[in-house]
Amino acid sequence: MTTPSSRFLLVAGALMLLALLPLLPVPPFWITLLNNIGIASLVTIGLVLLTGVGGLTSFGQAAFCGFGAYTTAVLTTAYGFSPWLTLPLSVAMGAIIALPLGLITVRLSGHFLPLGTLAWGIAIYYLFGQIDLLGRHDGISGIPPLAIGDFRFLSGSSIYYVIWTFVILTALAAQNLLNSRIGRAIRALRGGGQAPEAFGVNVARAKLTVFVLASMTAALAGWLYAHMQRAINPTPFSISMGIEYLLMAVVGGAGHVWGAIFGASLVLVLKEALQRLLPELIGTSANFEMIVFGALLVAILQLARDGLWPLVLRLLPAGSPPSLPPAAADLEKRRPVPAGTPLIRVDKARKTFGGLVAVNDVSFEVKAGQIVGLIGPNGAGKSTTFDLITGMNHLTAGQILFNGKPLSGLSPREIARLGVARTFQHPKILPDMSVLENVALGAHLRGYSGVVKSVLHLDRPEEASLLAEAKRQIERVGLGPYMHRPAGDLALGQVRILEIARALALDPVVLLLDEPAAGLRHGEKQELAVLLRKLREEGMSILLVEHDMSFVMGLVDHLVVLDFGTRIAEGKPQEVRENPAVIAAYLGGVA
Ligand SMILES: Nc1ncnc2c1ncn2[C@@H]1O[C@H](COP(=O)(O)OP(=O)(O)OP(=O)(O)O)[C@@H](O)[C@H]1O
Repeated sequence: MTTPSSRFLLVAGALMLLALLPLLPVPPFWITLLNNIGIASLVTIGLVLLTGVGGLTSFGQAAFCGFGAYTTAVLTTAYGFSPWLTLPLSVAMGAIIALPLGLITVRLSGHFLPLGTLAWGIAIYYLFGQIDLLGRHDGISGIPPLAIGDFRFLSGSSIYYVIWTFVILTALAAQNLLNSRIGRAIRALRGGGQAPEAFGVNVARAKLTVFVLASMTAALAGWLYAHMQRAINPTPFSISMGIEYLLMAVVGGAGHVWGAIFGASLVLVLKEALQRLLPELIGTSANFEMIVFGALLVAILQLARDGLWPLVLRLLPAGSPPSLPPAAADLEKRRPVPAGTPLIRVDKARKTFGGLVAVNDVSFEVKAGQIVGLIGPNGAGKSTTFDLITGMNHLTAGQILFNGKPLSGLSPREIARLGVARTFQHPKILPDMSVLENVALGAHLRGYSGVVKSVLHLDRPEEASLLAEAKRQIERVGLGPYMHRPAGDLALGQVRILEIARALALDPVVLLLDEPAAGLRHGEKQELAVLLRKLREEGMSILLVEHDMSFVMGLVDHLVVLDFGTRIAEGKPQEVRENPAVIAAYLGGVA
């Protein structure tokens, strides 16, 4: 029977085997292959963060290995630096080069992003071959081995321990990062920039962070490579290696840290096996192995689009759901706003798209403790008004005040920081992340730990508080039983509630709900209405855009009706229901 500790025992067994391998009668060739796998794994772990998790495809990672390798090669051979001193310098060089390159690259989107990485990947490779200090195409030789005291890591089986210690430490650090506040922000990048910005994630910074981190792991790999080979030239840092690293990450399962090691192992073992076996099988020394290798990889990617690691995970004993820390300090809360205080004041807001007036001098107010509904037929300008309030779109004229302060010029992130939380008409959740993690993302602005604390797992108390807050909000909206399920498993109604819990995790002053009842069944709508009333009783202020009249009528305190971008009526639901302009424009038979 599978016990919760089976996975732990399996991991411990694998580590033990890894530790003992060089002591067993294993041919040196295999040790060399394992060393190469270890070095490739370091680059691939970075790619998992960058491409698999962050969604930023890069073909240029081999170039960063080059920066790591050449930094140590030059400093140790020309200036007599100790290799241990060049370790931080090589990794720092990866980061220093990555910063300006990343600033340009991460601004690119769509196919321009991978094309950009191809371009600088090729350019840097040629640069290495042209610089005298780097030995041009001949490279640099005579690089000293790593040493501790008198012991020199000269043999393959001795440097094996150094390489794999770094691989395991880097994998654990990457895993720590992914399970942190910053890691959740990075994981949210795949869903597109708009949603994370609305929870307060600085998307540009998150992209740059992951770009720099991936470059640092590649530079670390380069440092190890230089001291393993003890001679370097530009060839291993070419764009074809960059493509191979990307392939390893994708075949392994680009979203999984341990998949990076698996992918690197698979690709390098497969290549080696084909190089040895194919000439014997088909009796020719012609270079057929690359063709077979390519065909096999295409077949693997066809059969397992998410890579092979998820399939391996299915074969492994299931791990127990993450346990929530029992004691966690409460996060800081905002001071409640007294009921009746004007919170949002939309004052003659105007938005034009070319010649089209989408929002035409619209004014209305949301007071603390109220539920206000914004209704109107298709194309009336509701979503545009919503986007103007949340900073996703900018006013052409007029102003919007929050708690007396103008919102114009503020980014969605800054508006979220003021306490405006939103949901989306088309829910924007991260299906592979658990409900708990999705909701914890909403509390992003309530934590402060950065990358270093996360990687070293020093963010534990704060992380416990963030998760406890997410749990509290999940239970508040009634999704408790689904806490550890992947959000992608939920039905649409539950997903909309999850988005509300995520918005509540921000500790908002006002909730903006974009068509929360769209696509829900009658029973689900009733449950949603009960939840929104309960939130109002607890003092929450809500502005909601809605199409379903019966849902709105029984729920809101105040209704604003738009038609062709213009406010045609506002007041209590009963008054609006009887307004002839509204009946003509929108309500029709419902009124
Ligand atoms: N980015 C844009 N560029 C150009 N026109 C736009 C843009 N966004 C909205 N519009 C136009 O502005 C008008 C108002 O659109 P909006 O999406 O705000 O209406 P809505 O009331 O939310 O409609 P629905 O209920 O269908 O979502 C529409 O005519 C729409 O085509």
